[in-house]
Amino acid sequence: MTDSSVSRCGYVAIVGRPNVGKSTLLNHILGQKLAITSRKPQTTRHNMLGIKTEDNVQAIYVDTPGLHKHDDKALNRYMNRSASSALKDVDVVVFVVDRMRWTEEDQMVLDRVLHVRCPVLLAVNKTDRLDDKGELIPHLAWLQEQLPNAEIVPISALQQHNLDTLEQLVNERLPEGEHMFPEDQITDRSSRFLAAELVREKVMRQLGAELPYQVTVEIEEFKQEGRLLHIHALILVEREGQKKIIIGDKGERIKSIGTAARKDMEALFDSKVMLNLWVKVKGGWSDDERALRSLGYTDI
Ligand SMILES: Nc1nc2c(ncn2[C@@H]2O[C@H](COP(=O)(O)OP(=O)(O)OP(=O)(O)O)[C@@H](O)[C@H]2O)c(=O)[nH]1
Repeated sequence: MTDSSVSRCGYVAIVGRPNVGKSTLLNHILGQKLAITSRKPQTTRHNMLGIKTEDNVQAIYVDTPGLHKHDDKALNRYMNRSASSALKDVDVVVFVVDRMRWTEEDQMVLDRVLHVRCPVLLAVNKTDRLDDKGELIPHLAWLQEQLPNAEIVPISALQQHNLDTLEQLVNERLPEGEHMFPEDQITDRSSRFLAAELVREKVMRQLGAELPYQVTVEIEEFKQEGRLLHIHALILVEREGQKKIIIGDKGERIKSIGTAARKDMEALFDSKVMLNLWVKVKGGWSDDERALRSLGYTDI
């Protein structure tokens, strides 16, 4: 048990290859949808802090883009750098893997995690998908051999299974110290950023199979007027064909993306939202370092 009379505070990196469930895990730990998720790998592009303060413990989680092996494009290089830098200067690492599946990209993450000095927890996720839990046991033993110093915790982020145990283990490993953020702050990101990410999530979820992942979103207006929050968002794509896909037949697709994003925004901002979406072609942005910087991919 964590000694509740001692104040603890520290950074926790959530790392793993794309699509293992890092953002789902963060959202369930925080009890609030903050990080976007989708079935399409590489949904998360930026490091984002999710802050959880409970009693005397403040855990500052860093959700990272999944590390992946192709870094041929500027955007991919940016994502790999963000994920790697999160491993430096944290107090605990939560390495998320997908139950029985072990890939070359997991190996890449493992190679980095083996070099960290802080405690590592290995969260074996999606255990709800196992028909026979017994089949996991030899795999857990194999994982333990790969990371002898890590504590292994089987979880289901989606079904919220064993997350209390994981949190407890994280909290016990945080250093003693004063809290760095006010108790009611849950992220370091602005409301504009979160709004843009919600629109991007809906595009990825509704069109994941049809679109390459070169879609980004800019918020042009974010203004509270009385009880109504006005948000204008611009969806940037690489090609004319992608614009057509997003708009859809008679504008049906963009309408459905807008409805889904608005609902999540209303829950997150606790306000009625008027959302306007526009789609614009801006060729080559995902492989242009200057364009990436202008779109807020800062540490390039
Ligand atoms: N069955 C099951 N699915 C899960 C679980 N956790 C996450 N998922 C699903 O796995 C997919 C990927 O989840 P994300 O949370 O976006 O994964 P991520 O690791 O953040 O992905 P990147 O952004 O690509 O790095 C989504 O469809 C989730 O619903 C789980 O415990 N069980």
